[in-house]
Amino acid sequence: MSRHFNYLAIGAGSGGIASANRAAQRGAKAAVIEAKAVGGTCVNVGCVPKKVMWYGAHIAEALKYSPAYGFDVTQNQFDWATLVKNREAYIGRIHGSYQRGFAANGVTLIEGFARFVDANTVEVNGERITADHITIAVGGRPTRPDIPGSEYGIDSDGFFALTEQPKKALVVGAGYIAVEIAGVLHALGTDTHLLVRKDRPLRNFDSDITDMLLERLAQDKLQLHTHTEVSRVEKTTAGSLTVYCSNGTVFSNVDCLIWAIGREPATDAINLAAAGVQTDKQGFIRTDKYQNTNVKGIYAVGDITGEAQLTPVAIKAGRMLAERLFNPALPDAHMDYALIPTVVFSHPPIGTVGLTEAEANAQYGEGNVRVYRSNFAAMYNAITPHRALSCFKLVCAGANEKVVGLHGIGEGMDEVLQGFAVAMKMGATKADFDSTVALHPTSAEEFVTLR
Ligand SMILES: Cc1cc2nc3c(=O)[nH]c(=O)nc-3n(C[C@H](O)[C@H](O)[C@H](O)COP(=O)(O)OP(=O)(O)OC[C@H]3O[C@@H](n4cnc5c(N)ncnc54)[C@H](O)[C@@H]3O)c2cc1C
Ligand SMILES: NC(=O)c1ccc[n+]([C@@H]2O[C@H](COP(=O)([O-])OP(=O)(O)OC[C@H]3O[C@@H](n4cnc5c(N)ncnc54)[C@H](O)[C@@H]3O)[C@@H](O)[C@H]2O)c1
Repeated sequence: MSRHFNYLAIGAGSGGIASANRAAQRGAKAAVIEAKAVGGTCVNVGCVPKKVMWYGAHIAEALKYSPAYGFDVTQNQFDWATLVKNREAYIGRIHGSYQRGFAANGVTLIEGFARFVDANTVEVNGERITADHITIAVGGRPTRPDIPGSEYGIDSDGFFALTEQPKKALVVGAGYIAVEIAGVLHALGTDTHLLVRKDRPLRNFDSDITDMLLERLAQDKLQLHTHTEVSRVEKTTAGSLTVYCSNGTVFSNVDCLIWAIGREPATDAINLAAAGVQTDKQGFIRTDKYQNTNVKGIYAVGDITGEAQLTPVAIKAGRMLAERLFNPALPDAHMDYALIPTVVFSHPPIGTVGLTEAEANAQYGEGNVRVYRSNFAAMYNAITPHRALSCFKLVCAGANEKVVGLHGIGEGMDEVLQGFAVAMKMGATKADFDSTVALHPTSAEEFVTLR
């Protein structure tokens, strides 16, 4: 058996789905191959379940603030299983909407694991499928450390598979996933420890923002262990874990150890050699700005390219590629990787777009950079005994003070960021920000009233 398509995406995650749908909308006979669940990392073990858990944590925080707002709430218990059940039902509904989208657009979904046979052919479940254009959108998987006992830990996929709330959790890592998972567990009542190898998590973020993150973590009593690297893990006969660190720290009675130390590309098993597609040393498929690989007719989008590993980036790169291939009106369509906004769903969330202060100083020279910053107490918790500070910051460059970086940590920052990212994409200056009337009372107004 064999089938032929104009466009074939390997992997039905953010990038593969978006590109196949757009290709079909532009008249191509399109298909997408998926080995696991439709929606990929984002929908099944990433953004979506993470954000649901974050909302759960948000409600726990609101309950903490509720007495100051006059509520006399008796909280009997938090049922992890209920949250997980409702989260998974929601994900099930998203699967359904993807299936309906494929049907409406005429995209064929092929279930199975794809391997290249040659540059135009892949094999799935014994069937050979050929295509004029093939996009590799296979994403990545969590990395595990190569230390004794690492198998006793779980990763972010395992976190979303937990059916019971851990009592004592160690989260290892300093990136987005570590900060987000540790924050959720802590807010929901798990005895949570975040272990980082250096002096702080999110070290490539603007240091004023991470300073405030450290302050908020300390205020919330999330136990951060800096300069702490796990060297060995043992399992006791009772089933709990003992975690040994190279600085001598030992954690005992741990019932959940979570590795959040990065993600690696899933290119090793798809027989890239048969197609002649090259990877870098880590296995990422580097592309040009049009998502072209080194082989004509084979493209790569999303996490597998090693570019900003975010769902909207995979989606946009996929859609732009499909436009370029199948829309004669857009022969130059490509993803613009400049000024990508991103949010870390910490507590409170962090939002960032553009250059950090340090990056701006390096790029423009210190004398050409001006920074505006506000540390303020948001009204939401200012009336409670849990008064806490937010930090919003603008990094401006040049004589006209073009806004080249915008960073914030504070309640609502996740929703605040998008509109400001539009302004920056349009080249807004500090004067443009100042000429905009503030929205009061909000946290966002800080950005247009900075002195
Ligand atoms: C815990 C976590 C939280 C995250 N939170 C956010 C967030 O809040 N915001 C955000 O923007 N991003 C977030 N991300 C990142 C986001 O999920 C990824 O950037 C995005 O999913 C990448 O999309 P993709 O299409 O490149 O790959 P994926 O979504 O990983 O999809 C790849 C698909 O390919 C399939 N596949 C692999 N090999 C084959 C094969 N040989 N044959 C067939 N199918 C195959 C896989 O099963 C998978 O379904 C998060 C990631 C994680 C892990
Ligand atoms: N909110 C979001 O948009 C969001 C959320 C989650 C993930 N993501 C995406 O997924 C990507 C992967 O996230 P991530 O957090 O897994 O990776 P990451 O690359 O952001 O962070 C991994 C961290 O682990 C540390 N580390 C590496 N090896 C270690 C070891 N042996 N011991 C201790 N620490 C170690 C690294 O120093 C690094 O700080 C992110 O870069 C991001 O693009 C986005």
